[in-house]
This record gives sequence, C-alpha cells and structure tokens, in this order.
Amino acid sequence: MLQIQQISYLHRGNLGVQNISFSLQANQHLAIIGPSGCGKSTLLKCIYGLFDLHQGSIHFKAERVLGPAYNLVPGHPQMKYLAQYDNVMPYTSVSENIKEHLSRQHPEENERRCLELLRVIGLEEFAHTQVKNLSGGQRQRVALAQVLAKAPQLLLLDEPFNFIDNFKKNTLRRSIFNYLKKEKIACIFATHDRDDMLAFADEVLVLEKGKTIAQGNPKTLFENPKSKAVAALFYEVNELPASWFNEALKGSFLVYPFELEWHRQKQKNGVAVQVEQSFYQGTHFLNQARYQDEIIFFETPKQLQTGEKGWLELKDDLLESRLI
Ligand SMILES: Nc1ncnc2c1ncn2[C@@H]1O[C@H](COP(=O)(O)OP(=O)(O)OP(=O)(O)O)[C@@H](O)[C@H]1O
Repeated sequence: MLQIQQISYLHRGNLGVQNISFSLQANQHLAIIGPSGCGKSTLLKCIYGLFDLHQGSIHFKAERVLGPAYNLVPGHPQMKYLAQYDNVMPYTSVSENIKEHLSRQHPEENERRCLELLRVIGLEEFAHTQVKNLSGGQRQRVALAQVLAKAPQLLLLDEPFNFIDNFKKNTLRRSIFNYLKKEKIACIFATHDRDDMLAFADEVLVLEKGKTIAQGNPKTLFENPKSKAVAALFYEVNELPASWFNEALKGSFLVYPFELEWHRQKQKNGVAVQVEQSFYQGTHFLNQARYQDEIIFFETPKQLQTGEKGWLELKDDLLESRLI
C-alpha cells in the first residue's frame, strides 16, 4: 500500500532524513523509533507530503505523494496525519470536535460513529464537555478520534500517547491498536516508548541521525540487537568484553540486566563484582556493580546492599549470539 524509495529530505542543509526505504502492507503497524532529533517527525511529514523531497519517491496506493510545490493540499483522502501538537477546537464539545470530521450527510450514522469513537478513546463521559476544559492527555485523545473518524486506510501518528499518563496509556493504546486491526487500518507511529513498539508494532524502523540503522520485527530486534544503540532503545543494556566470560572470545557482547544471574559463590563462567547501588523498580531491583572499571547493571528479586560481593553469571548460550 505504501512504498518509500530512497527518500532524503534535509532541513535547509541540516539533518533531516537520508536514504530511507521501506514498504508497508495494508493493515500493518510500523513503529519509528530513535533518539530525539533522529528524524521521526520529518519522516512522517515526508510521507504525508508536507515536504518536497530532495531525493527518492513515495507512492501510496500506486499514486505518487507530492510535496507542497506540486500539491497544495497535503496527503491523500485515505491518509490521516496526527502531529505531536493537536489542533482541536477549544470552544466546542468533544462530540462536536469528532463530528466535525464525519460526513455531514448522515446524522444518525454520525451519532453511532461518534459514540463508537468516544468509546475507543475512553471519553464517553466527556462527550458534552468543552475541549478547553480537558487536560492535555484528554485533548490528545480527542485528536486521535478525529483522525480515526473517516476510517483512513493509513494513519500517521507522531508520538500519539506522549501527553497521556501511564495509568490511562495502557488501556488507551490497547483500545486504539485493537480498533485499527479490526478496521484494517495501517499505521506508522513515531514513539519513544518501548511498550508501544514491543506490544503493538508488527515492524520497527530504527533511525539514528536521519538514517535507518535497523529494521525488523520487534521481537527479533529485541532478542538479537545488532548494536548497543538499538538495544538501548528497548531496555537498559550492558556492553561487556566477551573474554570476561570466555577467554577464547574477542570483542564485546550485549546483555540485558535480567539476563545476568547473581550468585554468592562462583558457579561456572562468572565475574566477581561489588554492588554499588540497588534501585527499586516495583517488580525487582536494578543493581549497579563494578568489575575492572566497567559498570554492570543486573536485576535481582531482592535488594542488595552497597559493598556486597558476589558473582555475575551468564545465562546459557547467550554469549555467542550477542557478540558485536
Ligand atoms: N523546520 C525545521 N528547520 C530546521 N531544522 C529542523 C526543522 N525540523 C526539524 N529539524 C531538525 O531535523 C532533525 C530531525 O528532527 P525531527 O523533528 O524529525 O526529529 P524527531 O526524531 O521527531 O525528534 P523528537 O523525538 O524530539 O520529536 C533535528 O536535528 C531537528 O533539529
């Protein structure tokens, strides 16, 4: 449905996006991730036709997407874009804001659709509240309902949950992504949140300084990251010398804190460490320890004391698959 071929766009000669290619199938969900300033928003805006590309092409449903120099109204009727900052109307109600984006010809159908969308965004009880009286996160939910109103075939969302508190976020994103799958709406969303991409993306595109540094399904990227930059987007990660755990190996390897085992005594291939700090994380403790000037993070179910000594062992078979 969408083909992006070697596109580049630079902001007045500065960093933007460079040489990006990928395609998206109908009903597929793609997450764009990467550190702040890596080009996520720029890429979404290119796809929506807000910029004139310096190189490459974008086709949506076999039609070429053109920038403002060739097409004054950006995008395509079946493509919707939600920017980081919403554009909702403050002095009208939530319902009116949604209905503004529905066809005006079928009032009864509009009522039904409006109720359905209010349910998806979890704002039924605010249907008649003026938008100016809503919180930032609630306004963001109204903006989401607006882009869903006409059931686009492709939705472009720029950090759609960034103003929404963690308490509401889990329910809301399950509701939104289930709705998109049910309605067969493809989606590309920029995010910083690993839970968004692990649970809801079919595919992940990792950007760094405007370029693609990894692409794949989230499980594969998480379990076999090819660089520390990729692994660190998912979780805290250690890059450690491989020789610490196997003298025959050169280079370094990546290991997540939950993959290291803490023991009081040496078992097989461990390194001796001393605990420096133990941080409570709700379900476990994240500990910081040191070995040969290198800081290592690892997890334990119970709190460890500063100065405590022990051994960190690697779970079986991990080392060779994580060499970088
Ligand atoms: N209108 C602009 N003019 C000049 N430079 C810009 C413009 N918009 C973005 N940039 C630059 O392009 C780069 C990519 O910006 P972009 O907003 O796409 O990043 P991002 O990954 O979406 O960041 P964030 O996660 O902070 O939203 C940044 O270095 C930014 O400063």
